[in-house]
Amino acid sequence: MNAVEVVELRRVYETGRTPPRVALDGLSLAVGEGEVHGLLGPNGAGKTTLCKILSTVLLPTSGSAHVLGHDVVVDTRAVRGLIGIVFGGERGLYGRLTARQNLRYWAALYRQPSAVGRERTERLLARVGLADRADERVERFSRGMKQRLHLARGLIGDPRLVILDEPTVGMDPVAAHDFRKLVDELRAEGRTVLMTTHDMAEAEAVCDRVSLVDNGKIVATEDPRTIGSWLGAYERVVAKDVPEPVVVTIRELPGVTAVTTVAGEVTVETGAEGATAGVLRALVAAGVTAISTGRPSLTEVYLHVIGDRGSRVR
Ligand SMILES: Nc1ncnc2c1ncn2[C@@H]1O[C@H](COP(=O)(O)OP(=O)(O)OP(=O)(O)O)[C@@H](O)[C@H]1O
Repeated sequence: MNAVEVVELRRVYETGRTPPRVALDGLSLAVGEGEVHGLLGPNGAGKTTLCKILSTVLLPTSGSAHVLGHDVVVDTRAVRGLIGIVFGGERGLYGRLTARQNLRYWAALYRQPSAVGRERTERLLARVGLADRADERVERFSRGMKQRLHLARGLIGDPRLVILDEPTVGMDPVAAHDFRKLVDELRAEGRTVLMTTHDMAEAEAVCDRVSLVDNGKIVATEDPRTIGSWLGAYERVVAKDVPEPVVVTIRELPGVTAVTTVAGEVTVETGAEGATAGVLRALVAAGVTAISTGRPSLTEVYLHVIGDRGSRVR
């Protein structure tokens, strides 16, 4: 039995004023028990919508979704008892309560006997590094501290499936590093983790498999190192004062995926190993000196990868 089994899931938002928006367009996904699975995709790809449906807070328009064999629409109660959800941001925490009080409150909502709730609260406070701030009001917490408390809250019910939506947004690098350790611990405990992220390095560090999501569909599910190597192949060269014949030559070089000129500045995108070196050689040979190189943003790279794989690109 898979921890998550999603078949042809579709979700359309009817807003009334604007045309209906298709957030999930026949998405299918299987996540094995004990797997740490990443969902990577550009803004608006449908990741949060999927997490909400699996968390039973949003109904699908059609298709099916099961968590550990339970239908998220029919067996809502069973599903809620099996999952822990961590959505980023401020929602779901009570600012006037302390960190400890927040966790105790959530433990009570999960109907845990008070001794169990107390014990789990202390363990989780230590686990997310908030033990020494446990009696401070949450409204005084930094964003990263709130995020860590969110994580603890998501684990208070001892979930078998942990759903994390952008769990490290707002965390400093030390906290993000601790988060990776925490995910490893969750895996060692046999829990399943489904997490959305914009951070490929994070996905490579913690995920067993990563699904690339675009336009409400899964474009590819792979080992994160494979996706990392696709993404790492893309580079960008920006140069000024490039003579037009050189632009034409560069356009024809192997591995060059796009050349655009805006206000006298030429941007060359490359997508194959060694391609950037070829572009740089051509520029230097033509006497161009104002050159910089870098990586396109992750979102732009997704679109390249997704485009290369023959999917629709917005
Ligand atoms: N409540 C809503 N009403 C109308 N449209 C919505 C609503 N929620 C999401 N959408 C739309 O559905 C699509 C998918 O959104 P979703 O939040 O699931 O994407 P996402 O992949 O999580 O993006 P992000 O990385 O920006 O969080 C987007 O086009 C979004 O504008």
